[in-house]
Amino acid sequence: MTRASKSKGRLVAVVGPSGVGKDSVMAGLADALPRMHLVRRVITRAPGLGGEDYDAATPEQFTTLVAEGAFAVHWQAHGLRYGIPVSVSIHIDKGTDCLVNFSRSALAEAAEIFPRFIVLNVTARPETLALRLAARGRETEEEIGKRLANADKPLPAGLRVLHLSNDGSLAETVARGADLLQPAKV
Ligand SMILES: Nc1ncnc2c1ncn2[C@@H]1O[C@H](COP(=O)(O)OP(=O)(O)OP(=O)(O)O)[C@@H](O)[C@H]1O
Ligand SMILES: O=P(O)(O)OC[C@H]1O[C@H](OP(=O)(O)O)[C@H](O)[C@@H]1O
Repeated sequence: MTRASKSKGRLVAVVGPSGVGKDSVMAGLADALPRMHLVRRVITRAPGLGGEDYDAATPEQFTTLVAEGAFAVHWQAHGLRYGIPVSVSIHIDKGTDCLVNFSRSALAEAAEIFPRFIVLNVTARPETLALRLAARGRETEEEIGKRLANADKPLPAGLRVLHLSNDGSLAETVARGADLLQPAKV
C-alpha cells in the first residue's frame, strides 16, 4: 500500500448468498462500529420492500444514472440492477471506512477502483439459507428457488477476504465481525 492510499478509508464489500444475513449483519456492524459509513445503494426494486434502506429507481432512471456516471460500480442480479453512488469516494478520500452490500460478480472490478478493498464473505449452511429466505417472505417461492440455486459462487482470486459465519445468533456474528474489522487488524 502506498502512503497516499494508507490515508484513504477502507471499502468493505459484504458478499454471500441470498438470505445469509448480509443486511442484518451490516446493520449490526454499523451500530457496533460508529465510524463506519453504511453505503445506500440504488436498486431497480419497488420502494419500501424492507430489508436494507435503498434508493429505488425505475429501469429507465437507472440507465440514465449509468449514462451520467452516477455510479462507482453497478451490476445486475436477480433481474434487478444495483448501483453504488460515486459519492462513496468522497467518504473514502476523507479516510472514512465504508460498508456496502456487494455482488460477488462485481468484486474484481471494484478491487481495481478502491485502494483499500476488503471482502467480508458471510456464510451459512444451505438449510439455514432456505429457512431464512422463506421466513423473510420478500420473494416468491420460485424466486427463492433461483436464489438458492445461485448460493454457491466462487470469489475471484487475489482479494483480501475475511470469512464470517452467520449460522449462529446475529449478535454473536456481529461481535465477531466487528472484531475482524478492527482497523488495527486489516
Ligand atoms: N443470525 C441470524 N439468525 C436468525 N435470523 C437471521 C440471522 N441473520 C439474518 N437473519 C434473518 O434472515 C433473513 C435474511 O437476512 P438478510 O435479509 O439480512 O439477508 P441478505 O443476505 O441481505 O439477503 P439478500 O441478499 O437476499 O438481500 C432475514 O429475515 C433476517 O432477519
Ligand atoms: O449472488 P451475488 O452476485 O453475489 O449477489 C447478487 C445480489 O444479491 C444481493 O441482492 P439482494 O440484496 O438480495 O437484492 C446482493 O446484494 C447482490 O446485489
